[in-house]
Amino acid sequence: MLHQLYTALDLTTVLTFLLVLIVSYLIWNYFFTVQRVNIPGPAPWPLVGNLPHIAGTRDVGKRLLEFRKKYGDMVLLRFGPQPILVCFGYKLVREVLLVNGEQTKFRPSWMYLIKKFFPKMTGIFFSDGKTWSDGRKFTIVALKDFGVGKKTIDERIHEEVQYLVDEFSKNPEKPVDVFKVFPMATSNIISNIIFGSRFNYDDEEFKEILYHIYFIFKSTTLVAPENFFPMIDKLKPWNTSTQVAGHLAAVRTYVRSRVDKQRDSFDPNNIRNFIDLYLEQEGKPDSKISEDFLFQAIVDIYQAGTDTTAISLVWCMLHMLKYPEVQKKCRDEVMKVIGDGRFPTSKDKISLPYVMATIREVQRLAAVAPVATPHALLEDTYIDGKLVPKHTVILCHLMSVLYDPTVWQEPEKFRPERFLGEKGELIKPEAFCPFSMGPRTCIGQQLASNEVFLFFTSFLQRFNFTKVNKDDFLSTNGEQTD
Ligand code: HEM
Repeated sequence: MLHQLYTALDLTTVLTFLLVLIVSYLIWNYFFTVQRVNIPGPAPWPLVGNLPHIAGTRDVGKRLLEFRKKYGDMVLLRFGPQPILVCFGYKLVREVLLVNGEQTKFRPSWMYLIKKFFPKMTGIFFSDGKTWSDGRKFTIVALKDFGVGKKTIDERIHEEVQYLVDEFSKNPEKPVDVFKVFPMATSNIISNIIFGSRFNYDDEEFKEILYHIYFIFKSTTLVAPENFFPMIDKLKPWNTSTQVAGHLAAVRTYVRSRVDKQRDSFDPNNIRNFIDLYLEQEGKPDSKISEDFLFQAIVDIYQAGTDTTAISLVWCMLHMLKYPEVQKKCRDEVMKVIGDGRFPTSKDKISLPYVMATIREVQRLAAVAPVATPHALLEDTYIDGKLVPKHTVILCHLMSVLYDPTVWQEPEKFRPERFLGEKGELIKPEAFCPFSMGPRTCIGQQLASNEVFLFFTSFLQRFNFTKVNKDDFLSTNGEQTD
């Protein structure tokens, strides 16, 4: 009997069966998802969908804008069999992230690489449900002043500002590579919050940890073909998931060693840092966070909080070089309100509306995160009157909101005054969303905004920024990096 079955299942039969299965799936998929969704987009290729339209594109944000020109504010793409809805402009992005926030607050956790790298689905970025909401609340509290010990966030930032100012002052004639030192400074603020101490800029262990985290971050991109064709990962001799597993293991070992070291000196009456907050709950039956959460949250916070903030600072410097009259106005305000006898504090923000308006205008134009982290639908949902099926991934194009001409007059122009009201007071239009909107909005918004403010104003107190050659043309045409 068994022998007869084996004979019947020869290679041709198996292949034919597989072929029929694939074709049936494609037909089913086409009629039940592509057809029933009435949203325009470039025609998908068989099997690979629109991946060839994106493959090799360095700046995905800009590529997506080209689709918008052709198809409008809602564009449907397919990466392999996965439908991807791209949304543009203030009105639509608001509807997706704010009005339908409860439906769109999920992450595409079924994606192959996400499942593979983070099987426990913990941390903040890629978790959902209770793990996400508990973890998010815990981390938001931890990032606030009272959450992490006696040193205030301002003091932790001041410490780093001082190191950076010293670095700048060491050799005034020598150029400083801000793309190197700014990320060191911003990741040190994260280190200070998490471990209670900073690293020297040339500390090899520190550089190594940052590299591991960078590697994990760059591998979790949605457009990786492995997400849609997991076979690729299995067939590649040096597959991404094995490499990422190595980097994750290295970070885990490091974090564990720091936790163990800190356990000996832990005092519940003196919470010093993020790790102490974890130790305070460790082993308790009502503890809301696990060791897995701690580890993943640390990776998330370093990933999310280092380059974003550092690049925002680079953009501030660039605009000050390009617009010396704005630099002068900012410095005059800083000198009038704070002078040069003390460090600025985050409480000074309220008294420095022009400086704050300038920072906001830089953040609007820089659009450091041009597209929000992918969101996902767990149920069929109507968006702009159109049915979007469950399990669609949603990409919200934040840059298109920050440059939306229906909100911002002459959006390409650098004009800090647009963030000032009639009486010179600071204003924040809802469309100002470099940190996204809705339930998944960035949890580091306050920290990042304090960091940029304190670095920026401290630099203005001490330095005058000028171009080396006054005729140099400084381009503000950003390009997406890793
Ligand atoms: C200028 C600096 C920053 C910018 C422009 C920025 C922007 C963003 C954006 C656009 C998102 C995606 C929101 C969404 O999915 O809709 C996000 C998420 C997130 N950011 Fe930031 N961010 C910055 C700094 C930081 C800092 C300093 C931290 C940590 C201390 C941080 C932690 C996070 C986390 C954990 C998430 C995930 C939130 C969640 O999934 O619930 N970010 N950020």
